[in-house]
Amino acid sequence: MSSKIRSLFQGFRSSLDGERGTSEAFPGDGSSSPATSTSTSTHDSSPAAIARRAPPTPPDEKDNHHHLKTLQRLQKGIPINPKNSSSSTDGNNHSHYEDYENTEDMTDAQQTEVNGLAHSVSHTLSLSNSPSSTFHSPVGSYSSRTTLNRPSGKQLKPFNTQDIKIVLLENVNIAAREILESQGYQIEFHKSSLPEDQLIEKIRQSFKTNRDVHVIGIRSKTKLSAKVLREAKNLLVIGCFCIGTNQVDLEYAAKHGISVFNSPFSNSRSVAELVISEIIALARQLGDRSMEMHNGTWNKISAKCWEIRGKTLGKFSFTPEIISWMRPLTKLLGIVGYGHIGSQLSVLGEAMGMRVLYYDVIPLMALGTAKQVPTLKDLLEQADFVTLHVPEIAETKDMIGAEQLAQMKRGSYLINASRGSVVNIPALIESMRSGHTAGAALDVYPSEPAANGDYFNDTLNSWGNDLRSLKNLILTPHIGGSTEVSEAQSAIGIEVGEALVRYINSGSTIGCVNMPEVTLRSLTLAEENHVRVVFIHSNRPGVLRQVNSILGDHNVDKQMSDSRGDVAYLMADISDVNAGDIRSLYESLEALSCKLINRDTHGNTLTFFAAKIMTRVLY
Ligand SMILES: NC(=O)C1=CN([C@@H]2O[C@H](COP(=O)(O)OP(=O)(O)OC[C@H]3O[C@@H](n4cnc5c(N)ncnc54)[C@H](O)[C@@H]3O)[C@@H](O)[C@H]2O)C=CC1
Ligand SMILES: O=C(O)CCC(=O)C(=O)O
Repeated sequence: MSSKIRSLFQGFRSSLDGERGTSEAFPGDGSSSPATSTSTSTHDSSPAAIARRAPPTPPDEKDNHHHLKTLQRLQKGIPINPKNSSSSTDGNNHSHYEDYENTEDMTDAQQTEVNGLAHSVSHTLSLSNSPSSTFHSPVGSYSSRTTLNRPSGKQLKPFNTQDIKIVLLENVNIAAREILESQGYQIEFHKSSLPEDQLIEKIRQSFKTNRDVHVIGIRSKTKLSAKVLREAKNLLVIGCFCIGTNQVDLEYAAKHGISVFNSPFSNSRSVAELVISEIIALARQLGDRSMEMHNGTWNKISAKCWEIRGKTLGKFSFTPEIISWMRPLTKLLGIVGYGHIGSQLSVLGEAMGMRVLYYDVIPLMALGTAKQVPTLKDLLEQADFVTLHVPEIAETKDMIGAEQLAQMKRGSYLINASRGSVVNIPALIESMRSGHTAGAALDVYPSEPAANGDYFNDTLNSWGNDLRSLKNLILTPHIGGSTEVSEAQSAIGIEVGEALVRYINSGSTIGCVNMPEVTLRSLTLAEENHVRVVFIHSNRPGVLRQVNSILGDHNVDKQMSDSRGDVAYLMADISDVNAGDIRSLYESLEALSCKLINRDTHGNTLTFFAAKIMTRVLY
């Protein structure tokens, strides 16, 4: 971002501050850092500046993003080319706005324009045509953005965190970065993923402070294990800019008050389309023919090449009896996991004349004339193409191994664009070598490189070279969800970016994958001496009574609490809170981590610790 534009941002923000008035910042809880600067931010994070800083924008104020764009446009003539104007000042190996996946030809300014368009279009869309509960659109999704878009809420700021500091890995789309930057958050951007040890080191050194990272944004490759999360002592929230969340230790995160958000269906269509293309490519051995031509060989053959709709009916009209006799000859698509991606695929497959069967662990309404089968074996025995769209969980590990491959029809095809752990690759290699499996397409692998380069060999996975030698095997580098501007990646950037802002600024966990979903309507500007308390705690008897005895010194205007397993999440808006009360409120709630004594129904004394997991007071 050019310095001119940046000063425009700051001018805009201080004009908002002027409207709201400013107040003294409270010192943090020890988790906050001294003034820092990052390669990507010139924000002054001194306590005084923080008191004056950009008011965080709640969901209903998110159009700041657009205001900023408008301001930028008002300044036409100012070159908008962050690529030229940003520079890395801290010697870290990250870059600001460089080399986006699939955007080699596009400048950030161009992306910004198109993303802005996508953003506004997304407000008008309601995309979930759910046939099942898995389609429930989280509030962070397209359809709900409009419902949260209420005007003029009070802009809250956190008491216990200084400037929000964000580490983004894996080339997260510019749309997300714009949303987060427009809040005044500090962003450290990295193009690739990092292995565990380097990630720990990065967290230790981020923002040149000690573990002062409040938000980590990743895609599918970065493993946020308990070991890594333990290092990120001040982490509030994780954004998975993808569908899968298997790369995060969700349970550890929840138990430590770290919320995790993802984008449940922004790239589903992209995956479904890739799979459709692979079905045809496998049926026609396109990969091999293309490879041969690249090597100078003309090899015009039709043996074992098929139309995917099966037998051609030609120009003749047939009686229904004959059509029903021919129906079994139609190619059968077997979908394992009939969620967002699987069901999209069902519609596309049928539109191309395939019959569709699906297997899922829950009964789900069939789209079109697709049919659910009761067991995986039923599906494997009938399908010509088996395609996998299940999450990575313990039950799906090696879901397709030697036994399942043997159950598949001879001459059938396997497609995996879910997670690498779902297919036992050595078994697939055997099945393909024996000719039982006629072809396969793999987009995902048990171990994937952290960055682009010459990494697909035996170093990461022992069978890399074996795979490369197989015929009619399409290998792609986890690109199922990788489509460009205004499609998957920017939609994901907007969706997860907005969910993070909503969580940081207003505490709403709607769309969160590891916490109960809790939200309250915004505080209004008129509610001056109101604060919002977010208290994440152990789901144990007695905790709420303790919390409410603290909140009860004020007027509790509204409150919502819910639990998920061992963790409970409480949000409360309380009034009659003087500026001087905020600190003691915060400290009293924090102190609930101390011994808590309660009595069970038999009058026995119960003692437990660590009721409090995380306290946030937003004011
Ligand atoms: N290759 C790529 O770039 C991408 C890969 N993915 C992967 O695709 C997976 C599926 O994505 P969505 O369709 O959006 O997920 P989803 O959650 O909408 O659907 C998953 C379906 O699998 C079913 N399921 C779970 N366990 C099962 C089992 N043992 N057997 C049969 N069915 C089972 C669920 O009931 C659900 O209906 C994601 O978890 C992710 O890992 C997602 C996006 C991009
Ligand atoms: O491209 C990506 O970032 C990962 C896509 C993916 O696998 C997912 O969304 O789960």
